[in-house]
Amino acid sequence: MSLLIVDRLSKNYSKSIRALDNISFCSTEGECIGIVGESGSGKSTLARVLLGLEPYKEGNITFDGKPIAPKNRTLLREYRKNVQMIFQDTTSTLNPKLPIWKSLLEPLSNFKEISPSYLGKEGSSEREIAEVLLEMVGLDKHMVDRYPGELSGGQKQRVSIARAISIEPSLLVCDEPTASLDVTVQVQILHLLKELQKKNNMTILFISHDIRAVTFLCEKVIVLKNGSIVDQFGLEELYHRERHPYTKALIKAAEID
Ligand SMILES: Nc1ncnc2c1ncn2[C@@H]1O[C@H](COP(=O)(O)OP(=O)(O)OP(=O)(O)O)[C@@H](O)[C@H]1O
Repeated sequence: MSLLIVDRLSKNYSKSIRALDNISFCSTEGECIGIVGESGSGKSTLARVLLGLEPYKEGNITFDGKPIAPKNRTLLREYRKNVQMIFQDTTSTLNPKLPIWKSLLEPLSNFKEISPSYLGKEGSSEREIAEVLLEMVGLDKHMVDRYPGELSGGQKQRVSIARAISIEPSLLVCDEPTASLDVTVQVQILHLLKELQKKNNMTILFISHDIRAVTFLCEKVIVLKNGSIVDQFGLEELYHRERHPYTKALIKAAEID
């Protein structure tokens, strides 16, 4: 059964700016979908709409059979228990004044009713929970007392990932999570996401301008151009002749052909 269904979604910022135009796709549980496109193609708008951060007037989005309705606070809160996000810019997502352990625990303190499976039956202290989370993303547990400014870009992104998976979401939306990292660190983060996705059976929506990253991680690829889907295919069809010329150009530019 489909977990996320996006049906004829369109969004205008003004009469002349149509950021999304008639977008339709769906994803099943545990699937990793890549959304690739150049700057201005509508990727971040799509991410924000899917997270319920921005309203939309045209089309429908349902998650697990229920509509994503930004104005309905009850529905939105229920949805947010199942969806988490990771962004490119960790400096704006991790509060520089908070030690890492406090940032890590934000989602769990918002949703106290969630009891994650990675914790034992006996009560753990907040610090112990943070340590477990750090270890889940390959960081030393002693980092709990550090501040974001004392971590590298890759370490900060790992902390963001740990925080996102803390409530064991069924959907993780990643908006350019590797864009500001060195190439070797990018690869490590992609490997980490792949490992966590398999382990937790999460659906990942991976948004990137980098078709290499998308094809490494995702089994389904959606190509966005000027707010429209111009191509949509399974990874095994990447080199098929019927690929859209724009997809072919992205592949050529990335030199993965
Ligand atoms: N808040 C906004 N108000 C008005 N126009 C916007 C707003 N946000 C985005 N846009 C416009 O919508 C279109 C899609 O932008 P969006 O940021 O979604 O693209 P993107 O693919 O994520 O680009 P980038 O990779 O550069 O962030 C662009 O034409 C952009 O200028």
